Amino acid sequence: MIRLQNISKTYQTDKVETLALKDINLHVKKGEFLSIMGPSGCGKSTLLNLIGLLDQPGTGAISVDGKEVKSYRDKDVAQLRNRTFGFIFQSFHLINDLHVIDNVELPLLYRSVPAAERRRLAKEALEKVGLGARMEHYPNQLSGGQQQRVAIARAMVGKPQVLLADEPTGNLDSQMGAEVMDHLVKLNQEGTTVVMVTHDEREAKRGSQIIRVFDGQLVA
Ligand SMILES: Nc1ncnc2c1ncn2[C@@H]1O[C@H](COP(=O)(O)OP(=O)(O)OP(=O)(O)O)[C@@H](O)[C@H]1O
Repeated sequence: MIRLQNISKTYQTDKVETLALKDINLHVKKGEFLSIMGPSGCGKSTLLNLIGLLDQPGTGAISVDGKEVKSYRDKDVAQLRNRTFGFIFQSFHLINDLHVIDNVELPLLYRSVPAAERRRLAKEALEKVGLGARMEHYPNQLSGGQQQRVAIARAMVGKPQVLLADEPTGNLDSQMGAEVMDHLVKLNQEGTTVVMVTHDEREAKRGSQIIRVFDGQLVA
């Protein structure tokens, strides 16, 4: 469903040019759980950001469901991104001044979903990750694992086809990390495509396919 063809990406700063990805070809298939591994700085996050249309490649083409992303207007790319992807990050990225339930409702605000419907969907998403009783808490009143489960609920509330996770257990101890992994596996079994960056071989093996990046290139 998402195809990257001959993708390269260079970051240009004042003094240095970094070739972060070189000639990447990758097909993310519907329903799979793809784990991306590789050493620090090899280009994993860059790759995930390109898959999720958060960034544009220098050269090459990205297509979603057979249609090349370059042919969309900026506004339509944003809509395609919001409709297709949910994101979770190592450091949760929750807003600490907002209640848990309001954090989860946020993606629906951008889609102009009416208030009552937003609340219903956010409640349902929180119940699914076992946090129905924590809706009126603030994120910093929860454990790290619970905060990441809130982030999963927020990523899933708009029912995206693909969940992109950048080291989702990187800030968690092993037990909390295992709980978060269980949720990702369950979502995948229910039909969500998952693409996850991880440093942990055991976690990577819970997916259906592992790809390895080295120096900006796919090696396996
Ligand atoms: N915004 C940026 N500007 C300049 N260089 C960047 C930028 N983002 C990433 N890079 C460089 O691109 C290369 C790939 O970075 P990336 O974050 O994709 O690696 P990574 O494999 O995810 O690393 P880590 O495992 O440490 O998070 C690195 O050399 C990094 O320094």
